[in-house]
Amino acid sequence: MDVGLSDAEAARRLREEGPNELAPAARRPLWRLLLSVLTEPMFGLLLACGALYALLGNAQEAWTLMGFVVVVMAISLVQQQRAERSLHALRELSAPRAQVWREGRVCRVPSRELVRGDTVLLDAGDRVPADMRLLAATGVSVDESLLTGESAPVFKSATERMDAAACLFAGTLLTAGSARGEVVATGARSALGRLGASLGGVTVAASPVQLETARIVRVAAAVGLGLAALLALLYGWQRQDALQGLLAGLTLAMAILPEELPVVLTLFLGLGAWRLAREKVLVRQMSAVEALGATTVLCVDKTGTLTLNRMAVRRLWSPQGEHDLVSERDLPLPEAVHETLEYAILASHRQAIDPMERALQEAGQRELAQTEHLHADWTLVEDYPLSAELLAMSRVWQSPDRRERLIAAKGAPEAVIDLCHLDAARQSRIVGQVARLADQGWRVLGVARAVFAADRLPPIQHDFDFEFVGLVALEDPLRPEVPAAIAECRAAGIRVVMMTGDHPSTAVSVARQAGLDVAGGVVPGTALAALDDAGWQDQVARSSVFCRVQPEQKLRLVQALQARGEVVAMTGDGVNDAPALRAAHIGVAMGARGTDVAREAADLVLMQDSLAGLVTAVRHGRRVFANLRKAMVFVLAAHVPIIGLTFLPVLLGWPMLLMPVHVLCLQLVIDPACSLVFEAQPAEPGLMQVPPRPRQMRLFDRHLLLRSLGQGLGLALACLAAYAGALAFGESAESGRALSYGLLVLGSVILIFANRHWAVAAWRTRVRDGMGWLAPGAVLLVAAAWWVPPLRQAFAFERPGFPAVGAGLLLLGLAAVWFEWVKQRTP
Ligand SMILES: Nc1ncnc2c1ncn2[C@@H]1O[C@H](COP(=O)(O)OP(=O)(O)OP(=O)(O)O)[C@@H](O)[C@H]1O
Ligand SMILES: [Cu+]
Repeated sequence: MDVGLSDAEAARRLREEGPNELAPAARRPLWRLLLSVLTEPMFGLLLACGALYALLGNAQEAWTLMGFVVVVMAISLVQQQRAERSLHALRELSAPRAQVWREGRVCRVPSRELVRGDTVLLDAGDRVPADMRLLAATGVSVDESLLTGESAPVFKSATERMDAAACLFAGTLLTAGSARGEVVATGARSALGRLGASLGGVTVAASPVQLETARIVRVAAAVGLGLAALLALLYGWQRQDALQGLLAGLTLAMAILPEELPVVLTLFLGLGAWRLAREKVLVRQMSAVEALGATTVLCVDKTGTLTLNRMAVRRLWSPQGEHDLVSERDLPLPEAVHETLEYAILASHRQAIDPMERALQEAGQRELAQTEHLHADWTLVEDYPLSAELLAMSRVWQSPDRRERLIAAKGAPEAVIDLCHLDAARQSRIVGQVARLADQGWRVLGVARAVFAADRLPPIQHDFDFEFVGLVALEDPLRPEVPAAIAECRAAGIRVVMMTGDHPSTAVSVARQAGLDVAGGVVPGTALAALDDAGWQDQVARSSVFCRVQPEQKLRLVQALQARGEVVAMTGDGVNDAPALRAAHIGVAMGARGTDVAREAADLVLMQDSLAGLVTAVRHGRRVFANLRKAMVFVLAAHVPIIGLTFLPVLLGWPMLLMPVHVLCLQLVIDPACSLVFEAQPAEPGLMQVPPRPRQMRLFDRHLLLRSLGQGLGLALACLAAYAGALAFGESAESGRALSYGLLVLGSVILIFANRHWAVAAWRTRVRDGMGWLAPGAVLLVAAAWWVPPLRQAFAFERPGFPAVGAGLLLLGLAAVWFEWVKQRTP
C-alpha cells in the first residue's frame, strides 16, 4: 500500500521546486491604476478648473486645486488597490484543494502545496491539480477541452506505458470515475503551465443594481453638463464675464456628477463579500450579494446540507433476522445479518471516499473483525458503477481459493430488488421493510450477491443472477442548527424546497425533522418525468419535497421555479449539479464536500456546508440592500444642497457661494466617508420577518427619490437662508460662505443620523452606533476651516460672528426636524 511522501520530504520539494501554481494572475500595475483614475470625468473637470484659474491669474486657487487633484488621486488609488487586494484574498480563499497521501494518511492540502511524487486521489468532479501518471483508475473519463479545445470525453486507464492515455493533465476535469495518480509535474512545468494558461477565480460581472446605477450616473452626467452649460451662458451674459461664467458652469458640473454612486456600490458589495467570508461564506460572484436579498426560494439537497453527512450503519436486516447497532451495541452481531454487512462492504471501494461506504467499512471493522467475512486477500476484477438508470453498483471479486468469481451489489432498494428478479410476495415483504426503516429518516440500501463461472463478464449488471441478501439502514443525523434556520426562512417568507436522490420515506422523515412543509406531499422524480412545462410549474408551486430526483431534473425544477417568478438559490455538490447551479439566480456549492465543478459553477461557496450558512448569507444580502438604499438616500440628498448652492446664488445675482474646492471636499472626502457609516449599519430588527423584496424592485424607486429630494431640499434651504441672512445683516460674502458651508457639512452628518434607521426616529437610536468618530470629526473640520488661517484662505472663508453662528445652529435644528418629518412621510 502506498504511504505517500513524508511531510518533511514534501516540504523540501516544495522549497526546491516551488509551489504548484501557474504564474499568479498579474495584478494591475500602478500605472494602469493611475491611468484609470486619470480618465475619470471628475479629473477632467478638475484640470479644466485649474487651467481656468491660471488663466484668470488666480495662482493660489490654481495651486489649491492642483493640491486637491493629488489628494483625490491618492484616495482613488488607495481605494482601487484595496479593492484589488481584497479580490486577491478572496481568490486565495477559493483556491482548490487536493486529497493526497502524506505520512501514510489521506489528507486535504491546498493544491498549490502539491509536489512531484505526491500520490493524489481524485473523484468525479475534481479538477486535476497537477500533471500525473495514473496508478489506478476505475471508469475514468476526462474533459480535456481546456487543453485541447476538444470537449468529447477522453477515457483513461492505468497502464505500464507512460503515454497520454495513462496520464492526467493539470486543469482538466474528471467527469466520471475515480483515480489515484502520482504527480509528475507541477505549476509552470505542467502541460497547462507550458501553455501559459490560467484558471479564472473570482468574477466581477455587473449586477442589476450596478447597471441601474450606471444608468443613473449617465443621466445625471448628461443633465449636469446641460445645466452647467446653461449656467455658464447665463453668468457670462448677466455679468459680461465669460471666464468666471465658465468657472461657475464647471463647478456646477462637478456638483451634479454623482461620482460617489458607483464607488459606494462597489464598496458595499465588496465589503459585504468580506463580511460574508468572515461568516464562512465565500462569494465568487459579487452580484450574488445583492441577489441574495431578493431570494424567495432555497432549493437544498439533503445529505450534508440538512444532515451532517456523518453516516453510520444503524441497522442491518435480512430475511433471517435484524440487528440494531446502537440499541443492541453490546450484543454480538447475529449470524443472520453477517452476510448483509459482508456483501455491502464487498460492494464498496476499499479506499472509500463516499461516507456511506466508509460507514460500512467501519461497521465491518467493529463487528466482523473476528470472523471470516472480511476478505483482504480477494482481488477486484471488475467494477460496475452507479448510473442514473440504475441506482446500484456491483463489484466482481476473485478469491484465491475459488475458480468462479463472486459479485457483490448494493444500491437503492428498488434497484437491487429489480436486479434480483424476486417473486411478488418476497418483493412486497422487502418493500415493507424498506419503508419501515426509511420512515426513521435512515438511508436504506439493498444488498445482493451472485456467483459467476464463465470467463467473459457480461456488459450490464442485469445479466448476473443476483440473490437478495439484506438491507442496510444508515443514519445521518440532522444538523442541529437546521430547524432554526428553516424557521427563520419561513418567517422571512422564503420557501425551502428539498431535492434529494433518496427514497421517498427517508425524504419525508428528514423533511419533517427539519421543519419543512410536507403538506404538499412528496413528489418522486419518476412522476415528474411524464409532465409538461405547465405540469412542472404546477408541482413546484404545490410541493416542497422532491425525492429520487436525478441531477438533470434539478435543472428543470429550478427553471420551473424561475418561470413562476421566483428568485432561486440552489445548493449542489455533484458533477451533474453544475448546470442547475449555473441556471439558478444564486448557485451555492459546498466548500468541504462539493466537487470542483460545482464550486466553479457556483456564485457562493459555503465553507461549512450547512443550510444555516446560506440563511446567514440571505440575511446579509438583505442587510446590504437595505443599507445601500440608506446610503443612496444620503448621497442623493447631500447632492441637492451642493447643486442648489452653486446654482441659485448665480441666478439671484448674489456673490458666488460654492467654489470648486468646496464641492470637491464634500463630494470626494466627506460624503464617501459618511457612506461607510451605512455600510456598517446592523440589520434592522424586523429584517427577517418580512417577505423578500420584489424582484423588480429598483434601488432608486419613487420612495427613495422622494425622500432624498425632500431631505436635500430642506438642507439646501437652511444653507441658503444662512447665506442670505448673513448677507442681509451686513456680513461679508466670505463670512456668509463660511457659515453656509459649515451648515452644509454638519447638516450632512445630521442627515446620516436621520437615515441610519428608517423605522425609528433618530433621537430614539443610540448616537454612538458607528458615529463615534464622525460627528466630532465634522465639527473639528468646520472649526479648522473657520479658524486656521491657511485653510481659511484655501476655502475663501472669514470667521462668522457669534450671532450668525447662533442662527446657524437654530437652522441646523430645524433641518433635523425636517429630515425626520420627511422620513415619516415617505415610508
Ligand atoms: N455508493 C453507493 N452505493 C450504492 N448506492 C448508492 C451509492 N451512492 C448512492 N447510492 C444510491 O443512489 C441514491 C441517490 O444517491 P445520490 O447520492 O445521487 O443522492 P443525492 O441526490 O446526492 O442525495 P441527497 O439529496 O441526500 O444528497 C441513494 O439513495 C442510494 O440509494
Ligand atoms: Cu458468520
